[in-house]
Amino acid sequence: MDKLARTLRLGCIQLKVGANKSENVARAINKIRDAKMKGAEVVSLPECFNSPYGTAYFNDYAETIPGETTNLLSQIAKELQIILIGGTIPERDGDKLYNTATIWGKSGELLAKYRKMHLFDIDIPNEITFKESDSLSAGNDLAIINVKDFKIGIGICYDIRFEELAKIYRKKGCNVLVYPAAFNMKTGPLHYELLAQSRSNDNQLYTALISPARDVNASYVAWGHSCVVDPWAEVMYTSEADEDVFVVDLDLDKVDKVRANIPVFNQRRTDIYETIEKK
Ligand SMILES: NC(=O)CC(=O)C(=O)O
Repeated sequence: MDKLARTLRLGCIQLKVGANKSENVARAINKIRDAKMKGAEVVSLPECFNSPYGTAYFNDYAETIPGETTNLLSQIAKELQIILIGGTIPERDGDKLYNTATIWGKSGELLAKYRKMHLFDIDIPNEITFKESDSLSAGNDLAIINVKDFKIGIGICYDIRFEELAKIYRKKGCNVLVYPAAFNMKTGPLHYELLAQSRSNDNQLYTALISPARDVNASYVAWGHSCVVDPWAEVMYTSEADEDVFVVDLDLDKVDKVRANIPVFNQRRTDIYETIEKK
């Protein structure tokens, strides 16, 4: 067994994002360099890293893929010889807009593209109302990237609330889930880490959530607190609200151990679930 292939350094960038697109992208590139300096092999940016997060902004900031922002992501992945999970950007495809993550390989090639599958439509009166579906369309496809012996499944923010998606990734062999994810000041405090721990615990894998840094003057104030949770559901690292670049070591021995100790995936009563649900 190649032990080196079974460990991976994941770098996460909690990025300050403002109204100026080219400044956001330049800042992201600098932070990707920092993550590489810290030893990261795979680096992830947050949700909506080149644009403020909000339905009022998506159309103005949207780009095709490939386009201005993603060409720079491709270049930096190649220059630094890393795998880059390029957070998300508003993507324009024909007359539709998507909230889209692109993943770049060491030759600057596009490894995968993932469009947010579950749109963030919520209404908590007097607290927060947000309707992504006012301007965005939903994606329908998975994205899995293979790095060394790791299989990384990609979701975006609200997607983490849907355990079905995480379970499909686990069934397809994933041992890491990465969600660029901008929660807010209402849902973040209780749900952010809890959901990361839930998906890790359900599926016995690593879960990473990567947020923009908090900007109290923005129309949507992100919770921050990017985090990585291990397969035992233990929180390995949590950022505070401000900008942060951190690296965590992932180890497949840890995944195997938890899956062997508590083998829930072999103990499911799939023979009866459908029948009892219909009763
Ligand atoms: N912004 C999101 O997509 C999700 C979120 O903030 C939440 O689920 O809460």
